[in-house]
Amino acid sequence: MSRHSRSRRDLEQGIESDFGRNLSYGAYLDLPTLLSAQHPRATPPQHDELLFIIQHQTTELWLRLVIHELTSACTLLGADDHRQALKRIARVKHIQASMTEQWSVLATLTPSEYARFRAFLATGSGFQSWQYRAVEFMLGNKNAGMLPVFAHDEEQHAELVRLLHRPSLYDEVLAWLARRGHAIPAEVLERDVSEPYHSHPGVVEALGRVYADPQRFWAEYETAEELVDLEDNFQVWRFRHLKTVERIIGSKRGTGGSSGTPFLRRALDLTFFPELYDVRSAIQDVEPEGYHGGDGRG
Ligand code: HEM
Ligand SMILES: N[C@@H](CC(=O)c1ccccc1NC=O)C(=O)O
Repeated sequence: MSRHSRSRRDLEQGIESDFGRNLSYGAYLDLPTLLSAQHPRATPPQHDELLFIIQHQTTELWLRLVIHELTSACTLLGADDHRQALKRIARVKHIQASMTEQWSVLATLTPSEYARFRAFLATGSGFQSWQYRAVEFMLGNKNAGMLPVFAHDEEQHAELVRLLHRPSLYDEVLAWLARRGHAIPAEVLERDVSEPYHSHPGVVEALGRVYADPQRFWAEYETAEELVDLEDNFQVWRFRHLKTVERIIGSKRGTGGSSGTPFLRRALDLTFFPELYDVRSAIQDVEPEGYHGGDGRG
């Protein structure tokens, strides 16, 4: 018989166990705080409320990291370090994938189970997620109308006002393109960044030149496509939220006071980076060699 048992792993000599003085796992991560922050409210207690709380808390933790990475991406772009900025964006894309995948856990909550504790949420709603709104602002979906929801918390409100008036990731990319010699119109570069961004034909033209010659403008082309990935991922998250909400509350109104799914559906029409989509329609299809016109019907 082998000396090594397959039923029990022997511990090694060096394994630390004196955490009276040494830093432990739980102390480093402040797990006592993290794991004492779940406070179900339903009476009598409902088994599924813990799932609901943890789904939101994990999302908020990931949003915290997204804000950290996007803040850094903006600073790096401002310093013309697009390579490092793209590293940040690559990480955000993986976080988004994880956040989107996580909807399947909440989708195990049936309408009957949710109905047993929904009333205890009162007027609470994800609409009041400060970090979610911060990410939307950082990506460029500026909307001062979102601020009153945060008026009860001076610090959060002030931070959102600050982000509203700061250039978004897209503003930083457009300024970076201009510094690299691309013809970004001055009125775009000097715009009031607290206002919603609208597509500008001059930016579509500038991007058209990038997309017409990716080899020549590889850095610009790659950066642009990374932004499209970010927006695509964001929309998939919104879509999965909408579909999860549909299967759990149907066409009920939201606890935040909105119409519910019609309100959420309208967010799917939004775009952070309008010209990156407009440019796609402007790209000429390449004709096959030896092609002499015709309507394609032979
Ligand atoms: C049972 C699960 C859920 C239901 C039924 C639900 C329902 C809704 C509804 C109806 C709204 C519209 C605002 C309102 O009137 O309340 C909303 C907004 C929102 N929810 Fe949820 N939600 C659920 C889970 C989540 C989770 C897990 C998150 C993650 C943090 C989340 C984040 C948000 C955000 C960020 C908004 C604002 C969206 C926007 O402004 O477009 N929701 N939710
Ligand atoms: N708006 C949801 C309630 C809800 O989902 C919620 C309530 C409190 C804290 C976070 C929530 N999540 C997302 O909106 C509803 O209408 O059922």
